[in-house]
Amino acid sequence: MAAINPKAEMVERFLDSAGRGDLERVTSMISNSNFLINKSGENGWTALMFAARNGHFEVVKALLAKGCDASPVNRSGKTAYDIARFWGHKHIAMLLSGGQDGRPPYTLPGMHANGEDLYFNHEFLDRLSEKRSDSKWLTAKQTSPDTVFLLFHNLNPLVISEAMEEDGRGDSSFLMTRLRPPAVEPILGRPGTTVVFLGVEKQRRCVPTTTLEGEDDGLTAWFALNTEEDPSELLKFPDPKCFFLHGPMPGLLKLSDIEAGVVAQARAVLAWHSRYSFCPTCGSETRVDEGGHKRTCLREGCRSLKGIHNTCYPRVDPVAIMLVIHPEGNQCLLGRKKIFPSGMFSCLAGFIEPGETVEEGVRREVWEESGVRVGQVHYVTSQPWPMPSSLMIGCHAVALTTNINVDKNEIEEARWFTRQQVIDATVRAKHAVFSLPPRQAIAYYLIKHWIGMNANL
Ligand SMILES: NC(=O)C1=CN([C@@H]2O[C@H](COP(=O)(O)OP(=O)(O)OC[C@H]3O[C@@H](n4cnc5c(N)ncnc54)[C@H](OP(=O)(O)O)[C@@H]3O)[C@@H](O)[C@H]2O)C=CC1
Ligand SMILES: [Mg+2]
Ligand SMILES: [Mg+2]
Ligand SMILES: [Mg+2]
Ligand SMILES: [Zn+2]
Repeated sequence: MAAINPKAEMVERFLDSAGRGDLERVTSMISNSNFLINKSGENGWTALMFAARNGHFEVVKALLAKGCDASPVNRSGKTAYDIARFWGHKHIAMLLSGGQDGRPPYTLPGMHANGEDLYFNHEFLDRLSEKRSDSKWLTAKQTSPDTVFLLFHNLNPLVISEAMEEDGRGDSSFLMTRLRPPAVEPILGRPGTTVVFLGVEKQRRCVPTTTLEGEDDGLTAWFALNTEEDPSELLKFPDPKCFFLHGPMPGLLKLSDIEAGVVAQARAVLAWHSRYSFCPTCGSETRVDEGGHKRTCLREGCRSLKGIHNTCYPRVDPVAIMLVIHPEGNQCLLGRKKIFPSGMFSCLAGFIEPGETVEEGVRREVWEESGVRVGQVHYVTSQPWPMPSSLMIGCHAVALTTNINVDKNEIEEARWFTRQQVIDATVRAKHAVFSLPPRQAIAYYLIKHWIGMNANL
């Protein structure tokens, strides 16, 4: 029998108490043996990390109060703060980042995922929907010197290459060109030009001032502008390095993370305008209302003007996207479409059909595309996907059967991959048997979240 080292055993007991959230034991152990506080065990995990991993707010607070160091990293290079964020314990993350020290806000049971950092998910504008019907305010904002216009030509955004930078995976990212009112004036109001009010900046609220023209509320408004004409003939761009980012793929995945969310909103609404120019009910001409968020039929008596008329509003198409987990828990089902880059496998996905729940949509699409039956379905997180206007509803699902029979019309191949193969594709891409979807896709997040469940995070 191996000799027991009493000190190592004490550290183990201490770490275990922190992981279980045993506040009394944690505090009494520190009072008796203060050296324990920053000790780590296997894989470099400290008591603070264990408490953060399992959402034990009071234990984290007590450890910090006793002078525990929050900066160490585990063998995966993660701090207690990273761990708290990854597992969705926002109040602990806030505490560890030196934020508010108060009572923990209520969290829903089982809420661990947090897809807020996903590409396309940043909402850095306040949509201020109550202003959409205030045409006077909208008109004034369109000429206000602070206002920002994002220009699209046939739905391709105008970006600037100056900001090109590597994002760590060898991808370059571009910044949107922010145009001021005088720069877009020549194309406003021309046929084929659509304007959409996106919102106002959440961050920058200037002090309201009174000017000769009247009261200025200090809000910086953002508009999106799509033109079907070639704008380079009508406009002078502020910088010769500006260009239209062609796509949608992979162009739309090359934006800066912070601006991608605004582009998701803008492009989905503009794409709807470009496809729904006439009334879908009677084919008549329409009028653009609500700052570009509604089209109203101009024919008196049209059915679209009575009752609930969703044809008048921009489309959002729900898509279920799911990582299907093997009944034994250690493999997942991934598929590839013909159009994917060679070697890439991703989550199965499909449009939700009318009268269908998300859970049923998941089960039906997995059955149709892979011949696998699915039981439990668990919602993880969502992502707007503006190509043109999908809302990806990300789920984990557990398979009931394992035989694969692919629908060759939709999927070229589907396979079960072991957890180790997936981990290799994440961290040792060169040696992996397949490649993952790009980090910007919710599919990547769902896969990472699954391996994170047992990984050193
Ligand atoms: N962010 C991410 O990680 C991922 C995003 N996606 C996105 O999800 C979306 C759906 O995935 P996909 O696997 O293609 O879906 P499906 O498996 O439902 O198959 C798509 C096909 O279904 C038909 N269809 C049925 N309803 C609709 C609808 N409302 N809109 C368009 N087509 C419909 C179309 O057939 P037909 O063309 O014959 O009319 C289409 O080609 C795509 O936009 C895709 O880009 C997919 C995977 C990953
Ligand atoms: Mg399908
Ligand atoms: Mg599909
Ligand atoms: Mg389908
Ligand atoms: Zn009509």
